[in-house]
Amino acid sequence: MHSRENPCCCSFDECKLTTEWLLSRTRHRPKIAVVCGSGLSLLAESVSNKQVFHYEDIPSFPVSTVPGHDGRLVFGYVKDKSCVFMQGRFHLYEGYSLCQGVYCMVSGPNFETIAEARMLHVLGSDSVGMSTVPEVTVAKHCGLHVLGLSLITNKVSLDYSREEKVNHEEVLQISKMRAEMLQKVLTTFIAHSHQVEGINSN
Ligand SMILES: O=P(O)(O)O[C@@H]1C[C@H](O)[C@@H](CO)O1
Ligand SMILES: Nc1nc2[nH]cnc2c(=O)[nH]1
Repeated sequence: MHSRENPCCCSFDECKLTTEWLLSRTRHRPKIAVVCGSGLSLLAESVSNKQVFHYEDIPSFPVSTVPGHDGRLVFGYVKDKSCVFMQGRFHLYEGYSLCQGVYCMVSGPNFETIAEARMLHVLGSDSVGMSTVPEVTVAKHCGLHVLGLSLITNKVSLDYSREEKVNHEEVLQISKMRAEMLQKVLTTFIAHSHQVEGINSN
């Protein structure tokens, strides 16, 4: 279970566990999800065929720590539409980090200097690479749906006194170590791609 003390969440295995736990306990298969803000739990109160799970009972699910966030997942129907409501959400100030971030691309082929890395950091970048952005830009331009998977292979030093030099050998070594895990992620995604609206898996 996640808490303020243990805020890290959302590894692939944890999400899988949470999903399987929920899927095995509810017949609802909502296409619409609503996240209720502070004091807005009422939004979920009038649903029919209601099924409620408390966040603390759901394996690997974060818990709400803010007043006005009830910490309940509510499945039910609004009109004839199956929906799920989160009565309570999570904020960065609670210590929760999102497993997503800003990917920034530089043209390379050199790695960033510490000064460049600091600049990217100040601009809001969480990760940096030398690819993906051009492909995604063109793919979006062509109207394609895009999923970008970036393997983070190394730390980028922001500190002149602790310069950890990156090199392509290290990048390749880590990629090799993680390739199998990535393959599983990709295979699972492709196997379920028909569930993603707009993706034709045939
Ligand atoms: O093709 P990717 O983005 O995996 O290649 C990275 C970026 C540089 O070409 C190189 C740095 O080690 O690997
Ligand atoms: N720009 C950039 N690309 C990378 N690709 C793999 N590691 C790195 C890195 O540290 N910086």
